[in-house]
Amino acid sequence: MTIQALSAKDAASLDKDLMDVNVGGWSLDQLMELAGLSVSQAVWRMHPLSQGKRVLVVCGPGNNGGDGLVAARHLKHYGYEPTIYYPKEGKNELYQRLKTQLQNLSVPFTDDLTSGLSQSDLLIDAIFGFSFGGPLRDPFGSIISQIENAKIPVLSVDAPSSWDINSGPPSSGPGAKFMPQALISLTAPKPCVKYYQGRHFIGGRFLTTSIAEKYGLVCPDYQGIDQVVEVFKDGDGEFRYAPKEESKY
Ligand SMILES: NC(=O)C1=CN([C@@H]2O[C@H](COP(=O)(O)OP(=O)(O)OC[C@H]3O[C@@H](n4cnc5c(N)ncnc54)[C@H](OP(=O)(O)O)[C@@H]3O)[C@@H](O)[C@H]2O)[C@@H](O)CC1
Ligand SMILES: [K+]
Repeated sequence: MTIQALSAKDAASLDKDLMDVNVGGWSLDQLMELAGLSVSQAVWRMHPLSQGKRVLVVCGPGNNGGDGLVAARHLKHYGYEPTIYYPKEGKNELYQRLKTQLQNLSVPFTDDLTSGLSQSDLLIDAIFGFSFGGPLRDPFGSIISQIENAKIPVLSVDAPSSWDINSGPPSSGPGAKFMPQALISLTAPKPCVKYYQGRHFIGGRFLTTSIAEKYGLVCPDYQGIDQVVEVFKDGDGEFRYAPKEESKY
């Protein structure tokens, strides 16, 4: 079955529908919890504990960063050793709450990206998601440059940060060479996945048939208790669901 992409505009509109009390009925905290949980499960699949426990979670100022904070908490419970790099903290109280939860678990926050990178086995890119637009503003240009040159694998949340959600990587400057090893698309892939090569998961198990139909999407084929499903690019460059497999959880 072909998987449809969701434009930046439709992703924002779908998000609004999900949180409309009379449509989806969800709160932001609930959606973010499921989004972050699915990010943590994608890590478990692509980078099991045996490949190294140290995970640097780079968080941006919006909800993409919030997904990263939630994922870090779950990873800590799974036995990973997350460290958070959060250069521009979101102002919403929700982010402060997530930060407190991490501090209560003794998850460290660092302001040194260079040493964070050299002391980690995996990086989670939770900097920007579907609301990213325009040229990178400080301090994110240099942060993206460091990440795209990192020697450790990267899992991007919802989109590779710095890529235009609809038109893909910038033609030059920071991000032009950025190709994370793995990507987890939340709800549905964004059009920029056309330019993406690497492992690709879909997560965010909150889509219902009626909302999916409104946006021309198909509900991902999650198995059992899984919060992620892996997809593959076929010969035509289309993403398709992998054949059904035994649940790993
Ligand atoms: N339904 C779903 O699937 C759900 C999805 N969820 C997640 O939410 C994500 C979308 O979150 P979002 O809307 O808060 O925006 P996001 O992408 O984090 O970035 C906004 C921040 O970036 C900044 N910024 C923008 N451009 C910039 C630039 N050029 N240079 C520098 N800064 C720039 C911008 O700054 P501002 O313009 O406000 O100054 C703002 O602070 C989505 O991708 C998914 O991960 C779940 O949590 C919930 C359910
Ligand atoms: K991202």
